[in-house]
Amino acid sequence: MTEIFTDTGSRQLTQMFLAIIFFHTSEYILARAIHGPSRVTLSSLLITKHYAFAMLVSILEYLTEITLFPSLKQHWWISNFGLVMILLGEVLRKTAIITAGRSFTPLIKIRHEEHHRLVTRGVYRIVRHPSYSGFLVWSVGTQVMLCNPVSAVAFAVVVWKFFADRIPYEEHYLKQFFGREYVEYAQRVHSGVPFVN
Ligand SMILES: C[S@@+](CC[C@H](N)C(=O)[O-])C[C@H]1O[C@@H](n2cnc3c(N)ncnc32)[C@H](O)[C@@H]1O
Repeated sequence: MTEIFTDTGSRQLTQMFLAIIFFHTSEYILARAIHGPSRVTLSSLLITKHYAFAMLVSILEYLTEITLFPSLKQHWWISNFGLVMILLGEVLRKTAIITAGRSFTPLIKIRHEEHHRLVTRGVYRIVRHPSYSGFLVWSVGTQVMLCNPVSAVAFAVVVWKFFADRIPYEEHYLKQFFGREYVEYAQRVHSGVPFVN
């Protein structure tokens, strides 16, 4: 267990905790700033039971591997690449939230509200679902940074599947709200999630 208290263990675990704390705190602050304090609850922190379980399992993988195979965690170019993924994913997601403003609601809207405008500018000009691309890169990046092979693959598969199911559902309503304008936008711009058109 002493491996955990080496420079490698403390650096990677500290980076992981800072990444998680920064991600959720900034989500919460942004949501309050955009939608107003009364409309934002703690569930806006996006911490679900499944998410907490996955993060916990990934920490257990890390602790097991750093104890049994400490050299696995010393691949610094992999770990630093993961750190870059965390930063890029974070920037992409937060840029998407700020760009979409009030149109960005944590829950998918199934009824059109007056303030809901179709956003196709900024990062939405590059991909249709930048906050999902950002979260995919951020979450897999946390595991690459920890040099966690099992969780890196598991996070990629589970998060990808989650968005691959969610995007058609979300877009069904976006097509109802914005009609031809959304259909043309979807033909022009990729979803931003691999293998999801
Ligand atoms: C959690 S946000 C995610 C937005 C988008 N999928 C993304 O990844 O950036 C979900 C809400 O955003 C709305 N939304 C998604 N794309 C939009 C767009 N291009 N313009 C306006 N609203 C959008 C949906 O109607 C839904 O209620």
